[in-house]
Amino acid sequence: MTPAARVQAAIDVLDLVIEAARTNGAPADRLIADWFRPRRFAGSGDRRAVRELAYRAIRGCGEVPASGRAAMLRVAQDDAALAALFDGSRHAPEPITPGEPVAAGGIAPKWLMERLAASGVSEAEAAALLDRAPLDIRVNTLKAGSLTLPEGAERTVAANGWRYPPETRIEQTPAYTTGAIEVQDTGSQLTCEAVAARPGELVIDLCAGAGGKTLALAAAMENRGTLVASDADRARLSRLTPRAERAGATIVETVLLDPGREMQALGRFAGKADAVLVDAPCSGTGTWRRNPEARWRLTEKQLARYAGMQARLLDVAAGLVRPGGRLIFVTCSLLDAEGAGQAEGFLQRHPGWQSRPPALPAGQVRGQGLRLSPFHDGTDGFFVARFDCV
Ligand SMILES: C[S@@+](CC[C@H](N)C(=O)[O-])C[C@H]1O[C@@H](n2cnc3c(N)ncnc32)[C@H](O)[C@@H]1O
Repeated sequence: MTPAARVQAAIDVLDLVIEAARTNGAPADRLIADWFRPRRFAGSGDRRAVRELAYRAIRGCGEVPASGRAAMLRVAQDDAALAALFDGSRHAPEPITPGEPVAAGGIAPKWLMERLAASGVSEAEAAALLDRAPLDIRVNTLKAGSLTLPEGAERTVAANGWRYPPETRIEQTPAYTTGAIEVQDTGSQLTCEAVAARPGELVIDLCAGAGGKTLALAAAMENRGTLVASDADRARLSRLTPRAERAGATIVETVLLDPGREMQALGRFAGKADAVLVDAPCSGTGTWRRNPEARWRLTEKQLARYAGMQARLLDVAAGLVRPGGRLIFVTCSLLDAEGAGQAEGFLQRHPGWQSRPPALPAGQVRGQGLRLSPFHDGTDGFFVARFDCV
């Protein structure tokens, strides 16, 4: 593809991303992959270039742009070489006409910027949510025997964490294919460390999804004890089993939950767990580095729904913890409604519990918990709190 054709391709892709943001359709990553599937003529360089252009435009527009072209014109405003590619030649975008609509720049929709500011997130901190994420890995201590790490890694503050540049292709390396390393953001690794899971314990990962955190907990437990991984999404949970096999995690028991009736499947663990991790469904404001178009999709109503779910799941989790045990609450959000506010609410509803903010090598105190952010910590954004059942 010519450079100009790549720009038009990015515009076409952006139109799909914008439409999906309005109709709750597929995420940008999937749309881009689907767009290229029938276009065999496009090589890997084309794909990379189109993807980068599309993401540059997505990152640059705080509000949902009117069209892919308007979003790309926003990028072209500050990039003369890009603007010159709007030349109307074959497969290229039409020339720019004077007064043509250009999408507004910005970090996030106005209402979200207000909610972030009210949550103590400065504009610079909000802007860093749109940085490009590095590639973090966790060495899987269950499998790391004679591990040779692929070159280019730097240590992170996580106990078994290393960092590579974003473009590193780790998936083809023997370290990855043998399960000796897992791709996991440093912030995510730290939230697992906050659980302080120990060998021999009964630990429940209530919202385990496909097991990103479950595998780290299994390693911390040295494959001794019981690790229950539950979730209400059958498809996600089904991906956990092969991942656990690859990682050599043998203590994981998966439990599919019926939303609203979680205790039906988990009743046998009531009041028995040493630790319960609630990695709750949330708005994902802390993961915009990976899917920046998510900020175009979120509504105040959805945010309120997530907050309601989080409070309910915290209450479910409280019923699973034994006296003396601990509950760890995590969201990948910087909004207080899904962080400090939830922690306050929990302590008010459960007077017998004590807050004990986790001692982590990163993060800033926020209310009764800790907040990790790309700006301060170079991680995805997270809120993590720990409550002890006294
Ligand atoms: C933030 S994601 C979990 C990510 C996962 N822990 C990881 O590290 O990869 C939140 C999860 O909560 C799950 N969920 C939603 N409602 C639930 C419920 N009522 N009970 C348990 N899990 C639920 C979602 O299916 C989703 O997988």
